[in-house]
Amino acid sequence: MVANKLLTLVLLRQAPRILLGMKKRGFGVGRWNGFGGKVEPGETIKAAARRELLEESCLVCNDLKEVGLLKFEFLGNPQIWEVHVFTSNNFEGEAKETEEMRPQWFEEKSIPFDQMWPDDILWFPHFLNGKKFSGYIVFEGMDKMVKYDVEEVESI
Ligand SMILES: Cc1cc(-c2ccco2)c2oc(N)nc2c1
Repeated sequence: MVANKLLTLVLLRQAPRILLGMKKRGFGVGRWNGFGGKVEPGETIKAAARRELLEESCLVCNDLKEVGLLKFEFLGNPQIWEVHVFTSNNFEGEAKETEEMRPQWFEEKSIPFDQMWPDDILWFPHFLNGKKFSGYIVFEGMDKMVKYDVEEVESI
């Protein structure tokens, strides 16, 4: 029984806009996404989210709130990926391009779902409405969802 792989995802908002980054290399390359990555040993999940945001966008946020928990299974791989989703509208600095990400502010009504992870269309409506959400998604490869269940929850 392998431990779940812990990942973070930070989506900053400045209504009516949301900050996304175009992933320039590695996992998820070519897709717009929030900022995030792996949780290092000895690091809390929230500290990892703050660190990855800074590394990938040069923004500092000391006010991250966890709003979502998404668990992913990939057919043929026993390890579950656990993505902890955070948000804030209170951060410092200007988003800057890094080696990992090219940041861009999007109007909420113009989110580029066709260039994002397929699961995003399932949980963004809850996220944009300020609700907490939880989901379980099974992928076959990186593009096809073969099973999914996403719901609003009272607490994560
Ligand atoms: C399988 C998977 C992973 C991630 C991820 C990687 C790092 C942080 O999150 C996703 O992000 C989104 N939006 N869908 C995702 C699916």
